[in-house]
Amino acid sequence: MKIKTARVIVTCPGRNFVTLKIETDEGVYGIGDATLNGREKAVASYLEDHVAPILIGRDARRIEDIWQFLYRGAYWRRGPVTMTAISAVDTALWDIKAKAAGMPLYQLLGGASRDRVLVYGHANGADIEATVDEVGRYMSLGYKAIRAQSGIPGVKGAYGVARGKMYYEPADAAAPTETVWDTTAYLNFAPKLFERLREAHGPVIELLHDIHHRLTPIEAARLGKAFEPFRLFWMEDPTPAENQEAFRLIRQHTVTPIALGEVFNSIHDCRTLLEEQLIDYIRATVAHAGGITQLRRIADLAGLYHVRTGCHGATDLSPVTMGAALHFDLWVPNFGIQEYMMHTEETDAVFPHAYSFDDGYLHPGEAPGHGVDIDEKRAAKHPYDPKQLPVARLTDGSMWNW
Ligand SMILES: O=C(O)[C@@H](O)[C@@H](O)[C@H](O)[C@H](O)CO
Ligand SMILES: [Mg+2]
Repeated sequence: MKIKTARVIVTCPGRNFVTLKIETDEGVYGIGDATLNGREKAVASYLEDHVAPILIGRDARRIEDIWQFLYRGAYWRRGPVTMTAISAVDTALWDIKAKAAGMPLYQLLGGASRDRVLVYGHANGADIEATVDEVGRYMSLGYKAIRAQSGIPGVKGAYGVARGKMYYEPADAAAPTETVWDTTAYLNFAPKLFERLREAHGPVIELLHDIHHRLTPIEAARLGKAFEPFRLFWMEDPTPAENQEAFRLIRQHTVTPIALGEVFNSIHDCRTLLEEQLIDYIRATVAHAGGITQLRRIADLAGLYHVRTGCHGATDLSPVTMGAALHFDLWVPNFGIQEYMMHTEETDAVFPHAYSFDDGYLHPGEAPGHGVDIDEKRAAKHPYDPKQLPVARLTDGSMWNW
């Protein structure tokens, strides 16, 4: 089964997505997500200019060999652009292999380890009471786990709060929107949000929170401690993770579980974190962490250290990633939770998919492959629209981590 064509499709049904479609000489095709929010064209070029020409004629069944060929063969290993491109190829090839076998991808991975996939939704509000109401609304929709983010008094453009729309879409302008970050205001505020959420919604609902890399390790340790009475499912990305050892300090001070890794693209990004049991959930996902091939290695390493998966699933990952991730989630033995932000109707129309939501859980469906397709005619109606992620500055004007 030889690769005949490898084409990149860039479309913007409300937000930008980059998709790789690989066709074989036997008529079976597969698709992979190559979206890197705010840097889409870099991956599109990497694939079109450097990867597609060297894929033609290769045996599509040799997924592992093609992964190694692209990883070792680039010489310049790792990095988000390279690894997103490799992820797209890998996802498309797994799609092809499962379609050729006439099986849903999870069967090929080893079969279902559970009946359905627990997901968490995103509730956010301009202030505490609006966030309390939003969490209540998600509960009434059946969600068992909910991420809560709130506007902070005196902080302009706090992370995770939608501007009047249902979906939080941070990449909102061709030049980055400048937001202001006030650590003191946040640290004083965040425990109050969770105290009020527990008071309003009781002890059972799982509550999650994303700090989005904003704190220093010692600040994160203090916040984790302050959160303890409110039993969070996790606090996410408390501090940037280039320095994996920094998490030792956070770990010494708090039992609030830690989730990390949506920006990771390599197993090496999380080796110390896993081996020293410095985190509880690993958020690497199919689109940015080397596809199914590397993600299952990361999950296996994590499993040795009681770390469970919590794949990234924001709307800047296309339905193709969501579909592939759900097959992975249904199989992976040390599954924890899956992030789920609904895509818009326009996006769902461009990417018809077999997965479905019911009562707080998702299921990938039984269609052969990963169960997600692309409607190229519809995709062509939505041209690329340049958008970048915001940046953050401290109150004195210094650049900070968005
Ligand atoms: O946990 C999350 O979903 C976020 O951290 C993401 O929405 C992140 O901000 C985006 O993926 C950035 O593109
Ligand atoms: Mg996050």
